[in-house]
Amino acid sequence: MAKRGMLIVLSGPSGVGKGTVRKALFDTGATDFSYSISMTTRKPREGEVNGVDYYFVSKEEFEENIRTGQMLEYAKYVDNYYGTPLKYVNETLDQGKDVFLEIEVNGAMQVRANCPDAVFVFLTPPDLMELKHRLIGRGTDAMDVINKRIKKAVGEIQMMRNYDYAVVNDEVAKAVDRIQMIIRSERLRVTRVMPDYEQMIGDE
Ligand SMILES: Nc1ncnc2c1ncn2[C@@H]1O[C@H](COP(=O)(O)OP(=O)(O)OP(=O)(O)O)[C@@H](O)[C@H]1O
Ligand SMILES: Nc1nc2c(ncn2[C@@H]2O[C@H](COP(=O)(O)O)[C@@H](O)[C@H]2O)c(=O)[nH]1
Repeated sequence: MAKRGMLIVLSGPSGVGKGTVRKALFDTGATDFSYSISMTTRKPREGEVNGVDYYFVSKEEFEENIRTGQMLEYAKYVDNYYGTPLKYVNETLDQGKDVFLEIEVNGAMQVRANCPDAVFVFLTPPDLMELKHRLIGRGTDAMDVINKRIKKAVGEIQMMRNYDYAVVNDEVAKAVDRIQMIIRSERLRVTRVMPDYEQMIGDE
Protein backbone atom coordinates (compact mmCIF):
# COMPACT_ATOMS: atom_id res chain seq x y z
CA MET A 1 0.00 0.00 0.00
CA ALA A 2 1.36 3.48 -0.90
CA LYS A 3 2.47 5.63 2.04
CA ARG A 4 -0.27 8.16 2.74
CA GLY A 5 0.51 11.68 1.56
CA MET A 6 1.15 14.63 3.83
CA LEU A 7 -1.44 17.34 4.40
CA ILE A 8 -0.01 20.87 4.34
CA VAL A 9 -2.23 23.64 5.72
CA LEU A 10 -1.46 27.27 4.91
CA SER A 11 -3.52 29.85 6.70
CA GLY A 12 -3.37 33.41 7.88
CA PRO A 13 -5.50 36.53 7.70
CA SER A 14 -7.32 37.57 4.57
CA GLY A 15 -5.07 39.68 2.34
CA VAL A 16 -1.77 38.47 3.78
CA GLY A 17 -0.97 36.87 0.43
CA LYS A 18 -1.83 33.18 0.86
CA GLY A 19 -3.18 32.86 -2.68
CA THR A 20 -0.30 34.84 -4.16
CA VAL A 21 2.30 32.77 -2.33
CA ARG A 22 0.53 29.49 -3.08
CA LYS A 23 0.36 30.29 -6.81
CA ALA A 24 4.05 31.30 -6.82
CA LEU A 25 4.89 28.08 -5.00
CA PHE A 26 3.05 25.96 -7.55
CA ASP A 27 4.55 28.04 -10.40
CA THR A 28 8.07 27.03 -9.34
CA GLY A 29 7.20 23.63 -10.83
CA ALA A 30 9.22 22.13 -8.00
CA THR A 31 6.10 20.96 -6.26
CA ASP A 32 4.61 17.52 -6.40
CA PHE A 33 1.57 18.10 -4.30
CA SER A 34 -2.05 18.86 -5.15
CA TYR A 35 -4.10 21.90 -4.31
CA SER A 36 -7.48 21.21 -2.75
CA ILE A 37 -10.09 23.56 -4.23
CA SER A 38 -12.37 24.94 -1.54
CA MET A 39 -16.12 25.32 -1.64
CA THR A 40 -17.76 28.64 -0.83
CA THR A 41 -21.09 30.43 -0.84
CA ARG A 42 -19.31 33.71 -1.64
CA LYS A 43 -20.12 35.18 -5.07
CA PRO A 44 -17.27 34.87 -7.62
CA ARG A 45 -15.06 37.93 -8.00
CA GLU A 46 -14.25 39.19 -11.47
CA GLY A 47 -12.01 36.65 -13.18
CA GLU A 48 -12.66 33.85 -10.70
CA VAL A 49 -13.61 30.56 -12.29
CA ASN A 50 -15.83 27.87 -10.80
CA GLY A 51 -13.83 24.69 -10.23
CA VAL A 52 -10.51 26.56 -10.44
CA ASP A 53 -10.59 29.23 -7.73
CA TYR A 54 -13.46 27.74 -5.75
CA TYR A 55 -16.52 25.59 -6.15
CA PHE A 56 -19.14 28.31 -5.91
CA VAL A 57 -22.35 26.90 -4.43
CA SER A 58 -25.55 28.10 -2.82
CA LYS A 59 -26.00 28.25 0.94
CA GLU A 60 -28.45 25.32 0.69
CA GLU A 61 -25.95 23.19 -1.23
CA PHE A 62 -23.17 23.99 1.25
CA GLU A 63 -25.37 23.13 4.21
CA GLU A 64 -26.35 19.85 2.55
CA ASN A 65 -22.63 19.02 2.20
CA ILE A 66 -22.14 19.74 5.90
CA ARG A 67 -25.18 17.68 6.87
CA THR A 68 -24.04 14.66 4.88
CA GLY A 69 -20.50 14.73 6.29
CA GLN A 70 -18.79 15.71 3.06
CA MET A 71 -16.59 18.48 4.48
CA LEU A 72 -13.19 17.95 6.09
CA GLU A 73 -13.65 21.36 7.73
CA TYR A 74 -15.70 24.46 7.21
CA ALA A 75 -16.18 27.90 8.71
CA LYS A 76 -18.39 30.90 8.37
CA TYR A 77 -16.20 33.84 7.44
CA VAL A 78 -17.61 37.38 7.03
CA ASP A 79 -21.15 36.21 6.13
CA ASN A 80 -20.20 33.27 3.88
CA TYR A 81 -19.36 29.60 4.25
CA TYR A 82 -15.96 28.28 3.18
CA GLY A 83 -14.86 24.67 3.43
CA THR A 84 -12.74 21.79 2.19
CA PRO A 85 -14.46 18.88 0.43
CA LEU A 86 -13.35 15.69 2.18
CA LYS A 87 -13.44 13.25 -0.76
CA TYR A 88 -10.69 14.87 -2.86
CA VAL A 89 -8.36 15.23 0.12
CA ASN A 90 -8.82 11.61 1.25
CA GLU A 91 -8.49 10.11 -2.22
CA THR A 92 -5.36 12.12 -3.01
CA LEU A 93 -3.66 11.36 0.31
CA ASP A 94 -4.52 7.67 -0.16
CA GLN A 95 -2.69 7.77 -3.49
CA GLY A 96 0.41 8.84 -1.56
CA LYS A 97 0.28 12.39 -2.86
CA ASP A 98 0.67 15.45 -0.60
CA VAL A 99 -2.26 17.88 -0.46
CA PHE A 100 -2.10 21.63 0.09
CA LEU A 101 -4.96 23.52 1.79
CA GLU A 102 -5.26 27.30 1.89
CA ILE A 103 -7.82 28.11 4.58
CA GLU A 104 -8.66 30.47 7.44
CA VAL A 105 -7.79 29.76 11.07
CA ASN A 106 -11.01 28.21 12.44
CA GLY A 107 -11.00 25.63 9.65
CA ALA A 108 -7.30 25.00 10.23
CA MET A 109 -7.97 24.23 13.90
CA GLN A 110 -10.66 21.71 12.88
CA VAL A 111 -8.10 20.02 10.63
CA ARG A 112 -5.60 20.07 13.51
CA ALA A 113 -8.12 18.18 15.66
CA ASN A 114 -8.88 15.58 12.99
CA CYS A 115 -5.52 15.23 11.23
CA PRO A 116 -2.77 15.62 13.84
CA ASP A 117 -0.10 14.58 11.31
CA ALA A 118 -0.79 17.55 9.07
CA VAL A 119 1.75 20.39 8.87
CA PHE A 120 0.42 23.82 9.84
CA VAL A 121 1.97 26.99 8.46
CA PHE A 122 0.75 30.46 9.41
CA LEU A 123 1.48 33.21 6.91
CA THR A 124 1.77 36.53 8.67
CA PRO A 125 1.98 40.11 7.36
CA PRO A 126 4.88 42.37 8.33
CA ASP A 127 2.26 44.48 10.21
CA LEU A 128 -1.47 45.32 10.23
CA MET A 129 -1.11 48.51 8.20
CA GLU A 130 0.55 46.55 5.42
CA LEU A 131 -2.29 44.02 5.60
CA LYS A 132 -4.83 46.80 5.13
CA HIS A 133 -2.82 48.22 2.21
CA ARG A 134 -2.82 44.80 0.56
CA LEU A 135 -6.57 44.35 0.96
CA ILE A 136 -7.22 47.84 -0.42
CA GLY A 137 -4.65 47.37 -3.18
CA ARG A 138 -6.24 44.09 -4.27
CA GLY A 139 -9.32 46.08 -5.14
CA THR A 140 -11.77 43.20 -4.74
CA ASP A 141 -13.68 44.15 -1.62
CA ALA A 142 -15.76 47.12 -0.49
CA MET A 143 -14.36 49.18 2.39
CA ASP A 144 -16.88 47.76 4.90
CA VAL A 145 -15.81 44.21 3.99
CA ILE A 146 -12.13 45.20 4.26
CA ASN A 147 -12.75 46.61 7.72
CA LYS A 148 -14.51 43.40 8.81
CA ARG A 149 -11.56 41.36 7.50
CA ILE A 150 -9.00 43.55 9.32
CA LYS A 151 -11.01 43.28 12.54
CA LYS A 152 -10.98 39.50 12.19
CA ALA A 153 -7.25 39.53 11.41
CA VAL A 154 -6.41 40.86 14.88
CA GLY A 155 -7.79 37.70 16.52
CA GLU A 156 -6.48 35.45 13.76
CA ILE A 157 -2.89 36.61 14.23
CA GLN A 158 -3.12 35.59 17.88
CA MET A 159 -3.83 32.03 16.69
CA MET A 160 -0.33 31.87 15.21
CA ARG A 161 0.95 30.11 18.32
CA ASN A 162 -1.18 27.06 17.46
CA TYR A 163 0.74 26.48 14.24
CA ASP A 164 3.90 24.47 13.62
CA TYR A 165 5.52 27.30 11.65
CA ALA A 166 5.09 31.02 11.12
CA VAL A 167 6.28 32.54 7.86
CA VAL A 168 6.42 36.29 7.29
CA ASN A 169 5.21 37.30 3.85
CA ASP A 170 7.43 40.33 3.41
CA GLU A 171 8.46 39.32 -0.10
CA VAL A 172 6.64 36.65 -2.08
CA ALA A 173 9.82 34.90 -3.30
CA LYS A 174 11.22 34.74 0.23
CA ALA A 175 7.95 33.38 1.64
CA VAL A 176 7.91 30.71 -1.10
CA ASP A 177 11.50 29.69 -0.24
CA ARG A 178 10.63 29.44 3.45
CA ILE A 179 7.58 27.27 2.77
CA GLN A 180 9.54 25.03 0.40
CA MET A 181 12.16 24.56 3.10
CA ILE A 182 9.46 23.59 5.62
CA ILE A 183 7.92 21.07 3.25
CA ARG A 184 11.30 19.55 2.39
CA SER A 185 12.27 19.14 6.02
CA GLU A 186 8.84 17.76 7.02
CA ARG A 187 9.13 15.15 4.28
CA LEU A 188 12.44 14.04 5.76
CA ARG A 189 11.20 13.78 9.32
CA VAL A 190 12.04 10.37 10.66
CA THR A 191 8.43 9.48 11.47
CA ARG A 192 7.48 10.10 7.85
CA VAL A 193 10.29 8.08 6.26
CA MET A 194 10.27 5.08 8.57
CA PRO A 195 11.03 2.01 6.45
CA ASP A 196 8.26 -0.52 6.05
CA TYR A 197 9.70 -3.09 8.45
CA GLU A 198 6.87 -5.56 7.89
CA GLN A 199 7.72 -5.66 4.21
CA MET A 200 11.47 -5.93 4.96
CA ILE A 201 10.91 -8.92 7.25
CA GLY A 202 8.42 -10.51 4.86
CA ASP A 203 5.69 -12.98 5.71
CA GLU A 204 6.79 -15.56 8.25
N1 LIG B 1 4.72 39.94 -0.21
C1 LIG B 1 3.83 40.80 -0.73
N2 LIG B 1 4.15 42.10 -0.85
C2 LIG B 1 3.26 42.98 -1.36
N3 LIG B 1 2.02 42.66 -1.78
C3 LIG B 1 1.64 41.36 -1.67
C4 LIG B 1 2.52 40.37 -1.15
N4 LIG B 1 1.88 39.17 -1.16
C5 LIG B 1 0.65 39.42 -1.68
N5 LIG B 1 0.51 40.72 -1.99
C6 LIG B 1 -0.69 41.40 -2.54
O1 LIG B 1 -1.66 41.43 -1.47
C7 LIG B 1 -2.97 41.27 -2.00
C8 LIG B 1 -3.66 40.13 -1.27
O2 LIG B 1 -3.04 38.92 -1.65
P1 LIG B 1 -3.88 37.54 -1.76
O3 LIG B 1 -5.15 37.75 -2.49
O4 LIG B 1 -2.93 36.52 -2.26
O5 LIG B 1 -4.19 37.31 -0.21
P2 LIG B 1 -4.96 36.10 0.51
O6 LIG B 1 -4.31 35.89 1.82
O7 LIG B 1 -5.02 34.92 -0.40
O8 LIG B 1 -6.38 36.70 0.68
P3 LIG B 1 -7.77 35.92 0.95
O9 LIG B 1 -7.56 35.12 2.15
O10 LIG B 1 -8.75 37.02 1.13
O11 LIG B 1 -8.06 35.08 -0.25
C9 LIG B 1 -2.82 41.06 -3.51
O12 LIG B 1 -3.08 42.28 -4.18
C10 LIG B 1 -1.37 40.63 -3.66
O13 LIG B 1 -0.85 40.99 -4.92
N1 LIG C 1 -12.00 27.37 6.62
C1 LIG C 1 -11.81 27.62 5.33
N2 LIG C 1 -11.43 28.85 4.93
C2 LIG C 1 -11.21 29.05 3.62
C3 LIG C 1 -11.37 28.04 2.67
N3 LIG C 1 -11.10 28.56 1.45
C4 LIG C 1 -10.76 29.84 1.64
N4 LIG C 1 -10.83 30.15 2.94
C5 LIG C 1 -10.51 31.42 3.60
O1 LIG C 1 -11.63 32.28 3.61
C6 LIG C 1 -11.18 33.63 3.72
C7 LIG C 1 -11.86 34.51 2.69
O2 LIG C 1 -11.53 34.11 1.39
P1 LIG C 1 -11.84 35.04 0.11
O3 LIG C 1 -11.52 34.20 -1.09
O4 LIG C 1 -13.27 35.44 0.20
O5 LIG C 1 -10.93 36.24 0.23
C8 LIG C 1 -9.67 33.59 3.50
O6 LIG C 1 -9.02 33.69 4.75
C9 LIG C 1 -9.46 32.24 2.89
O7 LIG C 1 -8.18 31.70 3.15
C10 LIG C 1 -11.76 26.75 3.14
O8 LIG C 1 -11.92 25.79 2.38
N5 LIG C 1 -11.96 26.61 4.46
